Amino acid sequence: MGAEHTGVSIDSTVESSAAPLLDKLVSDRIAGKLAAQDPTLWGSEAEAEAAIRLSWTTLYQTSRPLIGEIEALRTDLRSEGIDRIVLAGMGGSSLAPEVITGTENVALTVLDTTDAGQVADALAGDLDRTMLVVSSKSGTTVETDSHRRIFTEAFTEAGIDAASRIVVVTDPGSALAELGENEGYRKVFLADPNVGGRYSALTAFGLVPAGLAGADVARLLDQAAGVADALSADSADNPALRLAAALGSAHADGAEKVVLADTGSGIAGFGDWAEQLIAESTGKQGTGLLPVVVEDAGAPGFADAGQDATPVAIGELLGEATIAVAGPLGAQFLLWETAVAVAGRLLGIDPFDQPDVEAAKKAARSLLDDPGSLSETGSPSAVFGSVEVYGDVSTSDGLAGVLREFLATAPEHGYVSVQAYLDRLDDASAGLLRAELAKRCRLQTTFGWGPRFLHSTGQYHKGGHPNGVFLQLTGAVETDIAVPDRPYSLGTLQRAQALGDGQVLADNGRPVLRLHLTDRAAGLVDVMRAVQELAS
Ligand SMILES: O=P(O)(O)OC[C@H]1O[C@](O)(CO)[C@@H](O)[C@@H]1O
Repeated sequence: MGAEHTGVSIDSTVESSAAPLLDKLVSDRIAGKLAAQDPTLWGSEAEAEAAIRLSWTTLYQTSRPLIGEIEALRTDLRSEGIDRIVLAGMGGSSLAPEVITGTENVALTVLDTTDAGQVADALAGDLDRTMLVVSSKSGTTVETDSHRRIFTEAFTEAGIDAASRIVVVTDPGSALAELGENEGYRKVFLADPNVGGRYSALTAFGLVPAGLAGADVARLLDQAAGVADALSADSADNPALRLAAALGSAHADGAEKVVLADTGSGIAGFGDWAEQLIAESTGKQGTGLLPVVVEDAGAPGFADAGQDATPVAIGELLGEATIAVAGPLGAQFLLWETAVAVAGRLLGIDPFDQPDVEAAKKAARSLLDDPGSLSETGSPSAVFGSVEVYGDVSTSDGLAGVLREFLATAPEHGYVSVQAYLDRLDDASAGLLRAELAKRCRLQTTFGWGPRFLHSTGQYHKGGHPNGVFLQLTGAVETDIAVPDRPYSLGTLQRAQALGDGQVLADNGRPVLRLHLTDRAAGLVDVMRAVQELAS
């Protein structure tokens, strides 16, 4: 049962079924090899990528020199009255700092959206006190580049020297690194290029924005250091091996969904970070682990998890949870990274690539190149109040009938993915749809904000087990924002991303239904009512 490891503990009720896999991981000395950064662990096809992706195992040491740099900059900024940090970054370039600052209750405005309303709200904050952190490993991510352009313009219009208000985090040699130097941005932090985005929590990507916002990032490294020996031990007590073996054996038995609920971990929003790590690392070649982040241990999907799902508690082993992982955030980062890398070996995939993410980006780009294709949406198949329906409709039973028909396309033990290309603050009520829908359709149901999820679960949707159905929500844009020196606005980009991903999903044979809210607030009420009409 439970075993304590310098601050982390794993409790499990499925030890016996995971035992054969755990024994094999121990006898194959996988933990020691991973700690030695052996790139051969995932087979010959993955070796070249793995050879440049394993530096995360020692970040608790190698990131130490960053701490002083971050603290010095934070002190300077505070002395200049700059204490509001806005972070522009997608996926691995913002999920960790959001969890770190949320856990410490430190304010950080995260921009991982193309919603014009949400960006307008961030722009409406006090620019005099604002520093924008532009984080992008590749330096080319369109959302992040758009935010940089929009904020540069806003600073300039407010009479503020924009270059002095931008800090960059990127990989050495990226176009953003060069731009940062050429434009004279306040500081350019170069991250370790041998760490992929979703493993970068303890690199400059996680530490710089969180530290500038005021989080104690040295403590995170201490927490990770505290668990490092336990994670590299070729022992049946190794918590990462135990977690990997439990998830791997559950997957082999048909439970490819991992339902994550917080049960008093003291960490804010850990599931959102773990979601990218699990989905983007494993969801490929028609296999993988689908993370389903739920509200709490009593939520539908967790409390009533079926044979296709493993309910995992972050915190205490409560309710229906079969595994519980407890420990401080820095330790949990390293534990989950290790466990997912090992699970990748058990699943026979390369946990360090994301082969299907590019398809959605490409589809969005070609829609942007042909703006006509975006304005001609065609007529909706049906309209109910403030909701336009785009997709196959043959029922005359109202919006509830449309949803019923759509949900019937899901296979047994499939899943429903709700994808809201909306404002995750002002349209937050959309998030309530997950539990309401899950309760009624009795399928595992995920919820993601677009385009944020495209850099997270988006990989699994296209590359993982092909049993998902996809409900897109898009909304009217009241006041759009032009992206300076680009032929598109945020509204156009958001639309291109929704339609582009929808197209790729459909091309992959996945059922897609899009509900467009012509009035967002009223439309969300209409959709919720229709969901509640579905028999439970
Ligand atoms: O840091 P970047 O290069 O902007 O990428 C952001 C995110 O986009 C992805 O590449 C997926 O699109 C993630 O893996 C990554 O975390």
